[in-house]
Amino acid sequence: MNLTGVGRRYGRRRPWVLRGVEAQLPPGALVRIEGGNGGGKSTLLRLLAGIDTPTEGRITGRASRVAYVPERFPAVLPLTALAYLTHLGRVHGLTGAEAARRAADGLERFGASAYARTPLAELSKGSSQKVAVAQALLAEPGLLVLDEAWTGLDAPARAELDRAVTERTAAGGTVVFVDHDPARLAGLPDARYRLRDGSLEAVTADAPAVRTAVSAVRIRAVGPPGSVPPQGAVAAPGGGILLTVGADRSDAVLRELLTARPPWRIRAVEELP
Ligand SMILES: Nc1ncnc2c1ncn2[C@@H]1O[C@H](COP(=O)(O)OP(=O)(O)OP(=O)(O)O)[C@@H](O)[C@H]1O
Repeated sequence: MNLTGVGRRYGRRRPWVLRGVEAQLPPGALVRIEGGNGGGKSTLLRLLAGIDTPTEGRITGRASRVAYVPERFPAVLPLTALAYLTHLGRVHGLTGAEAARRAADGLERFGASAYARTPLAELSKGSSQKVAVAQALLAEPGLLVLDEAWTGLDAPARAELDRAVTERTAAGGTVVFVDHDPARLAGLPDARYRLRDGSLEAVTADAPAVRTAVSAVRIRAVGPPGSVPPQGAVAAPGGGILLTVGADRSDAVLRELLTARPPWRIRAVEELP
């Protein structure tokens, strides 16, 4: 997906929120967008998702299946959570039975089965956010756009969303996200961009030139109770494990830890020369 000279302003006399934005977001990439309050992060995510259009410039190569989770899910339809997700599954071309099965699975995955028969309008913020996330994953999107999507989720649902992100990128999808927590998805290899004065700058700490100098990666992680530490792990001072792996294997090892059920928590990832 490519952004070329993308600009957006909300009215001809209004200031530019974004201007001259250039970016290439390859398949399988995890992309973090940072920036100050009101800097245009949500605006950029809406443009990426295709629910808003640039005032100037263009966005090309967007995946055919796109899913978007806003910070606040506008649950206005007169449907229950299950009926809503089943309906969306059918919109995506699933049979009724398959759509109902995936809808129920999605609710269960995020710990919201108890609310399957609750009308959307009666769901709490956290529960409706679970429905929003479940709907985004229904169609196995090639582009997943998450705007503070973790906000309001409980800890198990947040971990499940981390896992879903890992699965999406592993399947070749692009995931673009904004989150106020700098530790969100820490440890996963990502491309970071920062919005400053309306333009998008790559954050260079992750630039390939730096990465090629890394020969090994030390991972500090804490496993769920009763979990078996990966081979080669040693006890970390203060709890958890330390595991040093070759740089070429680090992505796979991190993915394995994050997608374990229940998942490991990644506390730190240190690149070793
Ligand atoms: N639909 C809209 N109509 C008019 N102005 C808008 C609209 N959406 C956003 N803006 C303005 O564009 C600017 C950027 O807003 P945006 O929500 O994209 O920033 P943000 O970086 O996501 O902010 P925050 O961190 O506070 O969520 C703000 O000045 C905001 O008031």
